[in-house]
Amino acid sequence: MPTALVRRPSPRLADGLVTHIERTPVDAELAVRQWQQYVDALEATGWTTVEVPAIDECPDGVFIEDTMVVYGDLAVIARAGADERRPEAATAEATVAGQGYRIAHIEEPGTLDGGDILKIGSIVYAGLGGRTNEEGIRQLGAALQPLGADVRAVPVSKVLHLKSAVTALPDGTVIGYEPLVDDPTAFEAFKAVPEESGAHVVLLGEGRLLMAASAPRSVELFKGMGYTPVVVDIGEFEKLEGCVTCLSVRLRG
Ligand SMILES: NC(=O)NCCC[C@H](N)C(=O)O
Repeated sequence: MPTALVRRPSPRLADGLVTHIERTPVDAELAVRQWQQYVDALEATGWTTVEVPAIDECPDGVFIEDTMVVYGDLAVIARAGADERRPEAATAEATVAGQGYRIAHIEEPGTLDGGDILKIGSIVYAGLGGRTNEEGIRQLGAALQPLGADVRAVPVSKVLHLKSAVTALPDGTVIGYEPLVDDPTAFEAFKAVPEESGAHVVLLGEGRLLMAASAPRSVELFKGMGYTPVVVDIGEFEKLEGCVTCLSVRLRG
């Protein structure tokens, strides 16, 4: 049974970092309800969720995906590109170790956020941008290369993370909203979607795609391709540049 790590939002969520968009007020209570619906959607599609202990002093702690990169039986614990987010990693590390994963670390001066890492089979795209630096990508490559991964750096300058710009469909096609993708030719296959958040899918298995309610035209596009979107409203997290991918770490076993 696949497992997803999640972390409950902090009551201080509204103080989370905002970099590429304008800050708008966040309703922390609505966010908790949206988070619960996100967790329910994972569980309804056969995922077991495991909660990483809450870290209320870190407003962005709910964006758990950024704390690590999981590949095979190895969890590479990230060193956040934003200083404020560094304390988030320790409890995430303990939880993933408790799930039986081996542990490696990105070390200073490397920085890396899990949101910058897009895995497609053995190809691992790493976004080089505001949060992840060359040394972080080099260390990730060294950690994953023995497992057969091919880590490739790609530029990210228009959005927070690589996976804010692109994710991939089950067949490996990279999807993105073109105005926000630095270099669509960096990917072996690329398909444009009509909305920014339409570029964000979590592969739930059996052709199901977890997607944000803010991307109705992309939902229709993927339905027309034979996929089954599972739609959740994550509007309060989108105000902090979060997306469906960053609210969980998927452990596919
Ligand atoms: N992987 C992700 O897309 N994470 C979103 C992180 C948002 C948070 N406000 C941040 O700026 O770090």
